Amino acid sequence: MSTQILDNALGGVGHTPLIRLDKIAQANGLRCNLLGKVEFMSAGGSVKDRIAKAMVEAAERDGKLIPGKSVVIEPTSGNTGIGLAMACAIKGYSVIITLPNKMSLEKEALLRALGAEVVRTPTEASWDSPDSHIGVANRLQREIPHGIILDQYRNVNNPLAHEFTTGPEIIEAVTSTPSTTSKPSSEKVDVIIAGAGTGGTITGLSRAIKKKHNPDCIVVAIDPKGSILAQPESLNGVVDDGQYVVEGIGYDFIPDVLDRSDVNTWIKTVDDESFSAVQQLMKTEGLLVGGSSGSALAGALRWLKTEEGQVVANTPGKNVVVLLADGIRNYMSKSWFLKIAMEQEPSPLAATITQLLSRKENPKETHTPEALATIRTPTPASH
Ligand SMILES: Cc1ncc(COP(=O)(O)O)c(C=O)c1O
Repeated sequence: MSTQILDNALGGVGHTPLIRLDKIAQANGLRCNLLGKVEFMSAGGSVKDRIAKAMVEAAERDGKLIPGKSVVIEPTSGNTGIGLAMACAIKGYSVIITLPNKMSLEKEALLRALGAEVVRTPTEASWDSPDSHIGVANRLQREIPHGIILDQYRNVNNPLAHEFTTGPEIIEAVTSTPSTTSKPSSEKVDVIIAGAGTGGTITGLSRAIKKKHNPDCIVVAIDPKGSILAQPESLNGVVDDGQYVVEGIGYDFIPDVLDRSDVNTWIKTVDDESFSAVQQLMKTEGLLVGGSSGSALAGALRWLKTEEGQVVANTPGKNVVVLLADGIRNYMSKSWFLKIAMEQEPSPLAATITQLLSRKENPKETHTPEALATIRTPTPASH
């Protein structure tokens, strides 16, 4: 986060904090440092702001965008669209976002508020169908004059944005925080864990860390059950209907920007564990994260409990970084969030409140002018 005057909101993209998840680590009996890279603090609210900015700026450098004329068209699960719509609002390009039906109303509303057109597409359409979000974007691009697809699935600036911003920020935070007796640190990124959608984040992070910082870093990618990104293939199992509620991670094809040779281990996650991890992040760490952040944490905790995780990562001083990709404000109307928020176990405090408020109030006691005066005029402190 900058303390200087920024030219526009794009200056607020990235530069997100790395925050200790000590309470979650303690509750799970971990001895390593569990750290969250909190991406909802980026200007557009997610990790995908970074690639949107990078792809637009690269296209401008290549002379591919003309202000007032170009129409940026992009198939996305929403967050790349929000980043693009933000950049294009600032720079003066029109935007059309094709968005599968399952993605939240909040994302559509934000896109529209930023001035984008939104076209919903059937979630169940396979990626290569003309009706999928990718198929519809291609059809629109062929017909619309000055239409351009920046294409996060193939654009090298997607992984590059993470190799040159997200990764270095994590390395900087870990190496500039010294080891102390109470908080020992290897001063290295020992493990990085992130969900995979296009795969740009995990690929770029892996390259930044392994090439320039710690070649022995273990890279763990998270893939929801129902998606086919994980390796070995046997992990993906038989895909029944392939549906999962969590947004932004998992696909039915392997995007070009996902380099699976950069990943050491894949963990498959299911919706329920993702959403209870979101609840844990909110209630114990005060972090207002979205569903895929829950998947990343749930996968991280599961991997840390494996034999490999115990041996290579769960020792004092090891730094295990979990990427928390977006925030809960994208999902406030989703039933899984309303369940977390509104259907909590009744707390002792709730019982006290009910008991207090059910007592018959004596209006004389509380509303006489004398009683009000004693409330408004505090007696001077005796010490
Ligand atoms: C909420 C969320 N989490 C995770 C991801 C995955 O990021 P990547 O596409 O870089 O793999 C995305 C991508 O859109 C996302 O929106």
